[in-house]
Amino acid sequence: MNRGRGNNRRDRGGGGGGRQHYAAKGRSAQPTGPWVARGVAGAGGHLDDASSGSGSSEIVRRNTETASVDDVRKKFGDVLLSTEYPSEPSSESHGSLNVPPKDGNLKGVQSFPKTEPIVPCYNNNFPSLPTDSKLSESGMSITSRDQNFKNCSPSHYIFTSPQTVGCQFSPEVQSGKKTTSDGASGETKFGSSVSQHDGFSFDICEERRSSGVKLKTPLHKINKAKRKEELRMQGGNIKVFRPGMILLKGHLSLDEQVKMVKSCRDLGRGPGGFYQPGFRDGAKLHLKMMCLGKNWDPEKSEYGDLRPGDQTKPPPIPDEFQLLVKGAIEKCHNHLESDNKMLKARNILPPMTPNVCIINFYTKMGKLGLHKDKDESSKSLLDGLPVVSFSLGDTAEFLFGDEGDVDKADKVELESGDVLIFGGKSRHIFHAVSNILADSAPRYLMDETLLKAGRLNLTFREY
Ligand SMILES: O=C(O)CCC(=O)C(=O)O
Ligand SMILES: [Fe+2]
Repeated sequence: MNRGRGNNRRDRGGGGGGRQHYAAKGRSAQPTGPWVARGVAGAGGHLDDASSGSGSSEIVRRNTETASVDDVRKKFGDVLLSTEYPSEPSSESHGSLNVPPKDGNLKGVQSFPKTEPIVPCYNNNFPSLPTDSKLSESGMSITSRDQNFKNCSPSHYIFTSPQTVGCQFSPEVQSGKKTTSDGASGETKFGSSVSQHDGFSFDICEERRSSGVKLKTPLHKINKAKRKEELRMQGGNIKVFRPGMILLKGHLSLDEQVKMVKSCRDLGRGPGGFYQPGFRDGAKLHLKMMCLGKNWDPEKSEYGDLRPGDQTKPPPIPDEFQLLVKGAIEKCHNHLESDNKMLKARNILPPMTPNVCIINFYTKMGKLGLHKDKDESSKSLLDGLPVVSFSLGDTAEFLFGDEGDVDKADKVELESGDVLIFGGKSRHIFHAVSNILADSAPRYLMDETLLKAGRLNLTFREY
């Protein structure tokens, strides 16, 4: 863990491409509210340890007076509201993400924490959401990658060790036998000469419930969670931060969150599933990542059809995810139209059909340095096609601004179920995850999914 590295700058893609990351210059922990606080520092540049089918009728039922306290407790218990979060940022910060590369070699050390034996293929079904997606096939089609990659430059946030190129597996994994156990420290490394076989990815959920004593959720927390859900059902809170940057607060119901986590878990344990990238300088990234639709290669800051380390093809984006993205964008458009009839909502926030999704899993020590998302096609970037970001699990402190300086960034808390969209004029904002607030995930979500402590983030884009 690197602390207080200050001004190191990580360039995830200097020049035309890449996500550029900038280190924190310090820290001023003054969260002033759940949404935005001005001038927050401490976006440590490292990553560490890391539909519309609403399910709402069930919630209506659960919200009625006749619902038993236990029912309500199960669903809404211990959903912490933003005011209840521990607001002190972690003492860990400014770390390895910002370590500049020591040499020009892009070397891949990507490792898998060892997991329990798992299902050897990904499940792309999203069982409980509507499956009648009307989304066109073309939305899933992938543009040829060549013409736009010329703008991409070498990488930024995932730097790896000089000793290896690509990915490396343990002998057991290479031999196809297994690599399991010790989720905490155990890891499996990629090697360029081997390919990933089914079933050895990181599991974002616990295999089984812990046998510890479960504390009852206090009533005031249940009530707050209920109020939050009621607000969501009335249309939720919509916050426009700047043209094209919109936060749909509490957009996803708890049931939708559960389904999304379960889908990510299934996808993440299969081929192309979660893995742990590394730094070029040998430091380890404590973030688990996987892609859908197309692979984003953090070493080269470019998209491709296969993951270079193990030649796996990312699973397709499930229809149900597509519907969720569509629904979120539509909600923004409706809001913008009602807000300002004179301006065309679609000009402010261009519509987008994702063919790429990057899924990050952060543990409570996770961070993501200040960067811009710049690896999508020139057309996509030029048109300002939005990034649609879903947050699940623990709350994140998210920084954003016009400059690569965390001291000048604004901060917003992204809670489980929030959807943040930045497109149009806001497509090129700097952004970062400066902190993960431990134990802030809804209890119901954790109980239903056994999600490991931490935060799951899905960013959808159209390449
Ligand atoms: O985790 C987040 O909220 C942001 C993720 C992000 O910026 C990225 O993956 O490029
Ligand atoms: Fe990003």
